[in-house]
Amino acid sequence: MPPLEGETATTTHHSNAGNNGGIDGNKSRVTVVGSGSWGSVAAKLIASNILNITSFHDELKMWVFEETLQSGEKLTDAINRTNENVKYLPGIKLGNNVVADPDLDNAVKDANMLVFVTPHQFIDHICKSLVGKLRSDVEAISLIKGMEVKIEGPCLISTFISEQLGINCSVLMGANLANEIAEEKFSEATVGYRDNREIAEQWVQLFSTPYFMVTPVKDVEGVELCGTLKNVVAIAAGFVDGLAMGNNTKAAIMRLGLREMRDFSKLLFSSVEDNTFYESCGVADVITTCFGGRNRKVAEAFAKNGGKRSFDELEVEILQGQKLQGVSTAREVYEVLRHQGWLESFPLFATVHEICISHLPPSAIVNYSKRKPILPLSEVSAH
Ligand SMILES: NC(=O)C1=CN([C@@H]2O[C@H](COP(=O)(O)OP(=O)(O)OC[C@H]3O[C@@H](n4cnc5c(N)ncnc54)[C@H](O)[C@@H]3O)[C@@H](O)[C@H]2O)C=CC1
Ligand SMILES: O=C(CO)COP(=O)(O)O
Repeated sequence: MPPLEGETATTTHHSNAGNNGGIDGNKSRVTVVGSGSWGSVAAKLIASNILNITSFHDELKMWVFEETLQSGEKLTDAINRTNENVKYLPGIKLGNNVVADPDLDNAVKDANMLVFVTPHQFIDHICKSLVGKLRSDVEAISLIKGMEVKIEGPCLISTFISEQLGINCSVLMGANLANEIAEEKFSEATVGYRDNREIAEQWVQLFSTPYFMVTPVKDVEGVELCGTLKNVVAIAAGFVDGLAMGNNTKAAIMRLGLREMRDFSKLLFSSVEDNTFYESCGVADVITTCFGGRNRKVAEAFAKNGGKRSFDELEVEILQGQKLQGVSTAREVYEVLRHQGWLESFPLFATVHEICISHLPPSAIVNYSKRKPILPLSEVSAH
């Protein structure tokens, strides 16, 4: 991929990392692909750790989707000049060993540990442009909360990355509002892995700090589906808030949502463990996102406006460049439910999507009378 504008800015960083060439030749190198609010926090967490792990090179590269700020400066230049992501995480120092790079190929070419953390709608394009460009020994982790729906069915983002790039991909999910972790307020997260515990431990070591406690769980699908599906529940919680329905209603919506998250996950993957829903990626993420997340906030505005202003419009106005995942995930989940004949068994998920596309009013979030009650999981079977 040709360098994007602003690439030369990477030469102005303050890091001493990378100056010891041959000595560090065999050391592991980390690149964070993505530089939104969570991507920037991920870079900060890992950057602080690699300085203390001798097997890792000091420098961390962070790929930036280049844009021009209102001041006329390129975002990459601003990050490397100030050591802050002035647009997506202002006021937080990332660490002097973080180097922003707008050239994706250059950012990943030496890395053997890749952290994917972009809004999920961009991962297809990113993966396609990375084919054949990575080291052969790359391990990846996805922090992306979302899913792809292909003709043959739903595809988790970690699976998509693995299949497109031929690499192993773990996941990290949890109750992780980026701005709170940026301020070093204590929280937990869950690393989901498939088979290789050693790799999972390496990711745990890279992310863990005294204020960020990471637990490995051998249930990659369960962990990732928790992170993905809770965004749909957060949209429902936002509707409840927008209509001032109160705490009991919100608690009911969160409980129903958690149950649908579990049932949907287990129908898609019989290997998914019930215990995963008690980890940070499960119930804790439902709680934090339904109270403090962006999906909740924009859905609240949507309901307050009686559904008359679109989510796209509200997202731009309220989030100022940050991206919502819940509305597109609700649509993707709906496609799966319809295709599998499961719509009636997941009334909350189905209703959220129908409200988002204005087929139902926001008040329908508590009106399931037109749908059958939720069936026990044992009575729902794949077609
Ligand atoms: N922000 C948070 O508190 C958390 C976010 N996540 C997840 O992390 C993932 C990344 O989200 P954030 O870091 O919050 O991003 P963000 O929503 O803060 O920022 C949007 C990002 O998208 C980039 N972008 C815009 N157009 C693009 C394009 N065409 N191609 C590639 N990138 C483009 C922007 O440069 C920016 O980096 C999402 O899946 C989100 O669900 C997970 C946990 C917490
Ligand atoms: O995933 C998140 C917290 O864990 C962030 O949620 P929002 O995207 O709704 O802000």
